[in-house]
Amino acid sequence: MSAIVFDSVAKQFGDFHALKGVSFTIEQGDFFALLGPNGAGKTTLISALAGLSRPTSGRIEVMGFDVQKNYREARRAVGIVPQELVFDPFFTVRETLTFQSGYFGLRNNGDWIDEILANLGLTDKADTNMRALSGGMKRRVMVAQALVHRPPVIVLDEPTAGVDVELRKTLWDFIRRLNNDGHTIVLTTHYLEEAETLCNRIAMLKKGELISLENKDTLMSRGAARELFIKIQPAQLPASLAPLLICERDHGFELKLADCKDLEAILTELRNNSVQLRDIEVGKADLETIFVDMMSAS
Ligand SMILES: Nc1ncnc2c1ncn2[C@@H]1O[C@H](COP(=O)(O)OP(=O)(O)OP(=O)(O)O)[C@@H](O)[C@H]1O
Repeated sequence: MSAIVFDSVAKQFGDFHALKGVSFTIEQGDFFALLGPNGAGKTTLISALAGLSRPTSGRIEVMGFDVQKNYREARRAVGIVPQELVFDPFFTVRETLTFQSGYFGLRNNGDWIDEILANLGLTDKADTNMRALSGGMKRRVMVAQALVHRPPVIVLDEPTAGVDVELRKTLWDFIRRLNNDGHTIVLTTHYLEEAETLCNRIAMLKKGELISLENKDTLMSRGAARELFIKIQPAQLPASLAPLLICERDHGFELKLADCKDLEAILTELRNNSVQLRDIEVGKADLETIFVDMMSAS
């Protein structure tokens, strides 16, 4: 059984198609990244997954439960950390988490709440009113709230937007541990470095469509995603190599290397133009470069 199934999910707001029939699955145990530029439809997809908004057409399952037909079971199977900070200012952190447990019919959840608080660095804030917390602390509570019912699937919608380095580290250590314990993690983020370090599968959405879904290693090892940096004498790139130019930097040229075999052709081209090579570096592109490439190509 897959952790999540999106089957031809479409969402229209009036005439606007925010999701144009998106289909893919997320497997149990995945640490899954959902990437895409602003407005791609990530939050719309997550709201539909959470049962907070109804797709115009299509079907979503969480741990085998249909989000529409088996709303309660599907809702129990997932913990969602929303992008926005939503909280009642008059409750303390512990009260907030206890009420959330009650919402799922859980009593005597104190030990787990204590463990979550400790893991998110919130223990000494347990009795503080929500309104008195800093933005970063409130965000930690949003994460805690999503975890109170020990959901097998945890969805984090840009959890680290605007939070400090310390929280990111605390948060990721904890989420990694949950993933190692078997929880499925779905993450949307604009910090591609985070997705690159943490996730094993990466989906890219653009204008409501899925344009790529691959294992991270496959995505990262794509030949097209290599870069070559050269310093040459004279410092003039032969015209035949101009189409490969990514940018000029540090008195050298960064070129796109579609395939390692292209390296030979480039060196031959330099030799044929009597250009001397002064320095050379071949690097793997990071996820950010691949992302920008794919977004502009499709
Ligand atoms: N309630 C709504 N009414 C009308 N349009 C909406 C509504 N909700 C979302 N949209 C539109 O749908 C598109 C997708 O929005 P969504 O929030 O899902 O994008 P996103 O990928 O999460 O972007 P971001 O990275 O900025 O969070 C956007 O163009 C947005 O303006």
